[in-house]
Amino acid sequence: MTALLEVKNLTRAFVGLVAVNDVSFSLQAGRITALIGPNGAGKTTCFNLVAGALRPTAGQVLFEGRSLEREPPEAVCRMGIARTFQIVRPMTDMSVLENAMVGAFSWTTNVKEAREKAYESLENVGLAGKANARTDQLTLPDRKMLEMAKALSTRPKLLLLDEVMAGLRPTEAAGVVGVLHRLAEGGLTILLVEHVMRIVMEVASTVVVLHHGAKIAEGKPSEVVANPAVLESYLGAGFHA
Ligand SMILES: Nc1ncnc2c1ncn2[C@@H]1O[C@H](COP(=O)(O)OP(=O)(O)OP(=O)(O)O)[C@@H](O)[C@H]1O
Repeated sequence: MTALLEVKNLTRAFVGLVAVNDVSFSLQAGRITALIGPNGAGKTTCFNLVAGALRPTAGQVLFEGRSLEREPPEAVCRMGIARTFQIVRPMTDMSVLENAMVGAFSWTTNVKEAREKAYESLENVGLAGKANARTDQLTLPDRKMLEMAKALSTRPKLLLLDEVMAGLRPTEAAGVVGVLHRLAEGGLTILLVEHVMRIVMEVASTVVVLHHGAKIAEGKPSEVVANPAVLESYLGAGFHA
């Protein structure tokens, strides 16, 4: 199976703390992988290293075999990696469609082309019917979908999603899970940071677990939730399954 992204011995130290410590994993093309772990485990730092927002202290990130850990975020985006942020901030003086077009301007200056791509991205997340709406009229789930459409407009091969389900009701989260499955069926590779285990079980084919910056487990969701080291990391020392 082809690995689209390979993270090799990735390490990031801050003063007095190693936030990501010698972590290695790979992402298979067209699969959904979840990065999980208790608070402070190093998930966001790992994410930022892959997205080019942080430089590693050591280790490598290879995307389609090309080293990207020294590339700036805009170059990483042009290589085919897009991300969403946990806090959604649409531009409120622009329509939904215009917001989604912003992503397309990373690869084209042609407004018609950008509009077409943005509309397609909105269709992919089920938001095309609200293309002309103002963003302040959107519900939270719709704002999350717009964030995803913006990322899709950059034409990514890999989509990084940071807690995209946070704050959503179970029925709303189920809608997002459906969108993610459709995108993966279309060939998109997805890496998501997610706290809610039930969602991880539904959406991911592989789970990577971090604890105190180190990878403590990797495997299918059903394997990972039964792993004693994972249970202990979430529930504290002394827990026995
Ligand atoms: N810029 C920074 N400077 C110093 N320490 C940092 C910095 N960024 C993160 N850390 C520390 O690195 C560790 C890992 O943080 P990180 O945000 O990656 O964890 P996380 O798994 O995403 O946590 P959460 O689930 O709470 O968002 C934490 O102890 C955090 O305080």
